[in-house]
Amino acid sequence: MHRLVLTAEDNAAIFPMLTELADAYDTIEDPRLIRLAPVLARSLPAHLLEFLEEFRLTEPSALCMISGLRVEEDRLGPTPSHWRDSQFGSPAFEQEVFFLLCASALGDVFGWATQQDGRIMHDVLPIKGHEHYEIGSNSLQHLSWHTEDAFHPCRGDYVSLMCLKNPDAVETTVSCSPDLDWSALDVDALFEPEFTQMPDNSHLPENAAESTGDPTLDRLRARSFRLIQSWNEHPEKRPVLFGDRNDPYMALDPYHMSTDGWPRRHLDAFRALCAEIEDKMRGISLCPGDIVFVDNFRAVHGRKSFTARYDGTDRWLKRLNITRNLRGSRAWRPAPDNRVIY
Ligand SMILES: NC(=[NH2+])NCCC[C@H](N)C(=O)O
Ligand SMILES: O=C(O)CCC(=O)C(=O)O
Ligand SMILES: [Fe+2]
Repeated sequence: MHRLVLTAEDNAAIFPMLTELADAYDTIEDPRLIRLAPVLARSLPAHLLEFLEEFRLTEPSALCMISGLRVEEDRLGPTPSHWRDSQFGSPAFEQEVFFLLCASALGDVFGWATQQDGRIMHDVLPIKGHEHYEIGSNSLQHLSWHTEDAFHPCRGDYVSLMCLKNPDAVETTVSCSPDLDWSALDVDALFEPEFTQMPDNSHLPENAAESTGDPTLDRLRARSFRLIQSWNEHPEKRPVLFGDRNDPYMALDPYHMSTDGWPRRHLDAFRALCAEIEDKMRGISLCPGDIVFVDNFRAVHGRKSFTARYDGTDRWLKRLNITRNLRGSRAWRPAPDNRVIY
């Protein structure tokens, strides 16, 4: 793992800027703050920027972890019971700003109209009623491993998590392409467009607000939900591997794949890949102040099961999706500087 531990001096150097920004804005979702983030990121300590750039460019590992960011746990207050409205009056605004700046050094942060009401910074926390449902807010059921937003051509290059609370040390699970024994797998078959991927539940209308409050955005979002539905009904055939055949990139979410109609060779190749991924799966328990950038091309991830408490002391992470090619999704966004994919 590519890892950096922030020292007390690093924290002392960073926090004045974080505090100033947290005072100047009301929410991390303010488009002015998000737009300025890549510029503000240039004021982060040089060794941190070099560390992130090395991860981005040379791919030394599929995981990049920054630890040691100061989190005053007694000042966080209760874990929200839902992600809705958690962006206002955040007790972790300074940490959110740091997370946003680091993410903006790796690429452009973006959101989905169909997920968490189009917000850029998501919450990952257990939600009552979701215990046995396949979604990030489940708990008694483990979250099956996946490429983040595997179904979508505009999925992020990185999915990143910042831990605020994890009292039961619940493990995030990861399996990384550099750890897999590719020589034993039918890589050529996995590069062929013979596999079908469906959208995951977090993009369904049943997990969204009735309205965004803006009729134009509602129309765009409705079109987006229709597209998701059509992909559910008629998934397109595509490869699960791409890039370099000697060091492949991956895109798969087996929980949302139906193997109906796949050729025998491709089905066998897929099953062997899944078995190898599972064989190399490991757990990472995030601590408050840990930030992990998961290379969404080179690692799949999930989460172990746990018992939610629903008393304000639950596990609580923040999540950002990052792309290195915002223009790649231009057809899906209403304006060049709009970061929400419809
Ligand atoms: N196997 C899966 N893809 N499960 C759903 C993944 C979690 C989803 N990204 C969410 O925000 O809730
Ligand atoms: O809770 C975790 O550690 C991972 C969450 C996740 O993968 C997701 O919400 O998509
Ligand atoms: Fe995920």
